[in-house]
Amino acid sequence: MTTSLSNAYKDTNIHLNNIIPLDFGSVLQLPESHVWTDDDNSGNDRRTCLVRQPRAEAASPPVIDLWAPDVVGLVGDACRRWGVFQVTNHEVPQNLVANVEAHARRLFELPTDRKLKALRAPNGVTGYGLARISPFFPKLMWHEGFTIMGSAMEHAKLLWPHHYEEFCDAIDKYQKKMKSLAYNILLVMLKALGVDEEDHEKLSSSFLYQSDGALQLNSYPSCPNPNHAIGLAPHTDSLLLTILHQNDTNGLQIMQEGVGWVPIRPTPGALVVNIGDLMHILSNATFNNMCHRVIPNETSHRFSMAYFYGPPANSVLAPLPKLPGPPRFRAVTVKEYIGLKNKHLEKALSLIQI
Ligand SMILES: C=C1C[C@]23C[C@@]1(O)CC[C@H]2[C@@]12CCC[C@@](C)(C(=O)O1)[C@H]2[C@@H]3C(=O)O
Ligand SMILES: O=C(O)CCC(=O)C(=O)O
Ligand SMILES: [Fe+2]
Repeated sequence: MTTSLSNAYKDTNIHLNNIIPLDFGSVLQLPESHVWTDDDNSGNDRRTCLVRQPRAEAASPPVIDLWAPDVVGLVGDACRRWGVFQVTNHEVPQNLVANVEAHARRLFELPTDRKLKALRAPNGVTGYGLARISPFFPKLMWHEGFTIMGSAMEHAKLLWPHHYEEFCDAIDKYQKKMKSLAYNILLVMLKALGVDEEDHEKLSSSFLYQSDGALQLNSYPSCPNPNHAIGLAPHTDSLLLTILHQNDTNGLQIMQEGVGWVPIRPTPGALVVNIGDLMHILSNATFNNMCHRVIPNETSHRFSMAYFYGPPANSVLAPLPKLPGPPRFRAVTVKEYIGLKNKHLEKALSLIQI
């Protein structure tokens, strides 16, 4: 019997309800609560939040056509070298993506008191609020988010008592498309790790194929002093993989060891795919769970939609037995790992290292 992924996040009460996102529309000056200095980098020793000059001249992660004949090799190389790539030919209709983005805009444009009605419950997953990583940082982020795991109905009714259905329909359609795309990308990644079709049956980790997801709508309004603000602080995503749509406003950057912050520029029609901690574990640290952040800008409003894909909460994860070399991590359940991440953020992985 599997326990749904939402269960992994349920008992991880992260006390975010006493801090609520700012009413961004009404601020002309960056409030002290949102002014970051270089000291506000607690818990993130290998990266500096406030370093601003992205390495525009540096090489960029590849854009991969999912129908390319050598897709397995291309995806494998990108996962090892970068931990992130963009995909085209993904078969997610552009009008669906645009429709969900339009709904996200409508949601974040609502008056603050309306959004607060749909606040995420302290031990829940769905709802409006701050990023879950917020408690690890002394300053607040120039960001508001809305997370959906399963149905959005209950929360959407609080936002639009009479017109919630279009939002829910669009979200359901998008989640279905994302789930099937994530499954296909997972198969390609597993192939790149040497797991072939015959292995699927025997694979003790067949729970991988029962993975599910959560959708996070992100809003980063234009910011009066972007040099001292952070949209989303540096972090790695926890699950297997994330599929992200970004509007045409820059801001997403990845940390490349020895290089610095590298921008992931919006590519029309492409979706960004990145490796999360659980895939890093499964691949015995050969796939890079890259650290990323978002920086705001003075003139335009960034929106993104991130779909996080991971196995049921009670699944046991360990490096795939087929991989060469000794295992670098001990076995861990998804729920245990999320618990560690919620307590220790980036140090979670080192706690399960062998
Ligand atoms: C399924 C999820 C992944 C996520 C927590 C969440 O419940 C929904 C939000 C996700 C997010 C987005 C910002 C970074 C992150 C680490 C966080 O705090 O919330 C991720 C979470 C994650 O990857 O565990
Ligand atoms: O907005 C973005 O580009 C990044 C979002 C993100 O990293 C996340 O939601 O985990
Ligand atoms: Fe992320």
